[in-house]
Amino acid sequence: MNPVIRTDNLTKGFGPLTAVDGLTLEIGKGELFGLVGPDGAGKTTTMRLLTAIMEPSSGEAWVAGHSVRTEGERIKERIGYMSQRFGLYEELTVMENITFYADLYEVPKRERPPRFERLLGFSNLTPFRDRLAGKLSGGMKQKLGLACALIHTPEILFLDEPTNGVDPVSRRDFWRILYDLLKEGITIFVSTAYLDEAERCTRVGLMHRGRILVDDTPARIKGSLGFPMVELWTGEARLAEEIVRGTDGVRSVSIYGDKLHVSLERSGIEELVAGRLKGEGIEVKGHRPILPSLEDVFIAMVEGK
Ligand SMILES: Nc1ncnc2c1ncn2[C@@H]1O[C@H](COP(=O)(O)OP(=O)(O)OP(=O)(O)O)[C@@H](O)[C@H]1O
Repeated sequence: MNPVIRTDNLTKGFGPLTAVDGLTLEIGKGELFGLVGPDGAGKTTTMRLLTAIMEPSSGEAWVAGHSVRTEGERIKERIGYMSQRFGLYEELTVMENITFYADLYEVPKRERPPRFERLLGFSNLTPFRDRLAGKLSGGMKQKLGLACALIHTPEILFLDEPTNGVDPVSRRDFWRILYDLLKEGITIFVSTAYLDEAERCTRVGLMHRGRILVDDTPARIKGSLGFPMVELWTGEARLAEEIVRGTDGVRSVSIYGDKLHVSLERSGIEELVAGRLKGEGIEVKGHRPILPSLEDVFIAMVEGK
């Protein structure tokens, strides 16, 4: 692999809290890497370290071959960064926002018309070019943010929870755009709290309390659980969850509607679990072995430790 992002024991502490804890990672050109974890896991801090906005407490990272400690300006020329509160000017139109970022990045005037057309086209914003950014929907704002982050044709794109709070249809559109960018050879580093989005990445790092618990393709992560998983449906999922959680041989439990996903120490225990629920007067409508989702693996890793 030819890594375009490399970190070596990258660490950032805030007083007694270690927000990013000894991160060692290599990301190759053309990967779509998803940093996944709950709020507070350390995703934003990782992004800030990699985009050379924040200094590490210890360790080092290189982005496009440049050190985040000593060559921050060189890095900023080669990357696009869309932070969670990306600076769009609500009182400016779509076109004016794009022009603002073109000025900021000193995009030569003669290169602008074709580049603007392309960015507006792929983000489906052409019909809205004269609309005030403040009047766009949440999904459209995120696409405009993306277009602005791409104005200087960066090689690596950092996106911090870009679809947070965006409706499912717009999220899907946004991911389509990311795949188009990937085809053009851009490397994408995206953070998300949505596990279904993580499934769309070529590689995923599951982050918890500043550490990456596992880093692999979604398929391999799902295959790595090493413990059987069963789905169990009952009339009273909430109550059942508490009982199942306290049962011997159960590693982790999570609720999906009226179903429970249960990770077990070994197969066969599901009968005991179902029996215990019945003993507590809870109807068990059925159970079956399932392949775990990324979410199941993440929960099993965090709770099973
Ligand atoms: N500037 C700061 N000063 C002190 N603590 C901080 C600072 N920035 C982040 N933290 C803390 O570091 C931890 C990791 O935060 P971070 O924002 O990186 O997580 P995250 O995974 O991006 O979550 P979120 O989606 O909520 O931003 C949190 O406990 C947070 O409170």
